Amino acid sequence: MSEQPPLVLVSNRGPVTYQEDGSVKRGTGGLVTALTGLASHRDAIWIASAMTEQDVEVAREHDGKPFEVEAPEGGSFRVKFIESDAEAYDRFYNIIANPMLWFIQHYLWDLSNAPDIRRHEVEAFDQGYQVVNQDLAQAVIDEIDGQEEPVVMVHDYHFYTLPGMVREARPDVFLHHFVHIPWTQPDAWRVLPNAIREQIYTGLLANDIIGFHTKSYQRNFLQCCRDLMDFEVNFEDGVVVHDGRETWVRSYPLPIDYEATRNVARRPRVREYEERVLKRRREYAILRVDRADLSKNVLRGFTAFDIFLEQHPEFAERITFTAQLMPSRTDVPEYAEYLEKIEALVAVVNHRHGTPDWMPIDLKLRDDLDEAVASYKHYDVMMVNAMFDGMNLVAKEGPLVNERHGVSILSENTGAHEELGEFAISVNPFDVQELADAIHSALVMSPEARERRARGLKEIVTSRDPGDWIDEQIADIRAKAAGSRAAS
Ligand SMILES: O=P(O)(O)OC[C@H]1O[C@H](O[C@H]2O[C@H](CO)[C@@H](O)[C@H](O)[C@H]2O)[C@H](O)[C@@H](O)[C@@H]1O
Repeated sequence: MSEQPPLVLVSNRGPVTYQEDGSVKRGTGGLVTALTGLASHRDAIWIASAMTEQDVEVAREHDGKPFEVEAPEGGSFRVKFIESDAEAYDRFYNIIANPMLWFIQHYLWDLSNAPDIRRHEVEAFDQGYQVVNQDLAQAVIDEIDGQEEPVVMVHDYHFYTLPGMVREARPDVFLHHFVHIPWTQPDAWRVLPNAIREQIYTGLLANDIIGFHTKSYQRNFLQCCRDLMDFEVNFEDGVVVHDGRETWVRSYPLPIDYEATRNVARRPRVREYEERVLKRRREYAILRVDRADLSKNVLRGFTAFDIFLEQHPEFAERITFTAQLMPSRTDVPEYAEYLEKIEALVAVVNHRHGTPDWMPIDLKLRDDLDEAVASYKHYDVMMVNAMFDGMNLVAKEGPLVNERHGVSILSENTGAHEELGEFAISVNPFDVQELADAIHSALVMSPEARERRARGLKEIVTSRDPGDWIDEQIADIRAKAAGSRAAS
């Protein structure tokens, strides 16, 4: 294997997306943040779905070939946008990936009220999920054509069956798959028809290595392979044997690109936002920044704030809870309804506690990184109360740039908790009284304790960067590839 293997990255969302007015915007969500760091540390080509009509136009302009693009926030990428049939893509994204797989992997599937799995879903898997996986698999196969010992890194739940398709065409490829979301325990997967389950697990086990953010997701995956699929599993070494091949199952917690985030914090536009934040500021500021996703548990966060205001009237008019939420996956009915519920609850809480000069919750429904970073700098309390969350990068970005020794309230069910829990106030995200108490504890914490915790969080966040993350994975790729060569 050469010193710097040419990296082929595959993810559904690319680093940029094109807007109606022709402008380029950074792709939303933690995965893009993660891969942006990765792509800037290694020579890489990023294969992604053309997600908007404008992306499709750009893909056609380039005839499905790679092109260079400058991201507005800096950094340039070699991107290959892949256009899939619109109906197939809709089934892939809006029926299978979100909500089906996303819901299973965040324990959001409501068994008492779950949709029956009927031909509609099975067809969506065969004629949607599989079609898009095949389209991107073909793009990978074309890209690595003629390359010796190519390395392909596939990302996330959108592409569980792609590895099997690439492996069939190129048995010599090294396939590494990183799953950015939780891996749930075996019973959560039992809602899927056996045929779909089998295609997902056998597709994934065409990989050489599968990576997760935490040891507990890694363990859950191994358990699923044994209990659901009856595959041979070595828990101690983290190895699954299937079809005569070994797949290593590992954990690599994702760090943030802390230098890049600090640079964002210095931008003039962030400073402009900061002036507004400071002008509007009351004595205390609570902040949350999330995609408007059911897994983020936004409603319970506001309910807890409601309880807190009820139980601590001394904070009335002295505090604002700013929630910056990016609308997400709005073609999935559950997400559209969720946004409505959020707005309705904010109206109730503001009506119940607000006064003519004070609006307790300031809800901002928009995707603006600069505005979020400006708010990061000045919070006293940051709330990350996700029900379940793969990692949650906000939990790392906030403490990095915060200038007030702000306190983090952190759900014990986020991947970030495995690293940051010691210096945060840990909460059970379902217990709204505990969350209300956590808000109070954070606000009355001594300056010394705030400083100690803030320093601890910053140290952990700056101890590794995406370069280290990718190096850890490349080291395993090399070790496994060397082992396979020696065995053959
Ligand atoms: O592409 P979308 O459908 O708009 O969704 C955005 C992304 O959401 C998820 O992000 C995850 O990745 C983060 C980085 O590893 C992690 O911190 C977070 O906990 C995950 O939820 C999803 O995994 C991505 O594929 C989406 O692009």
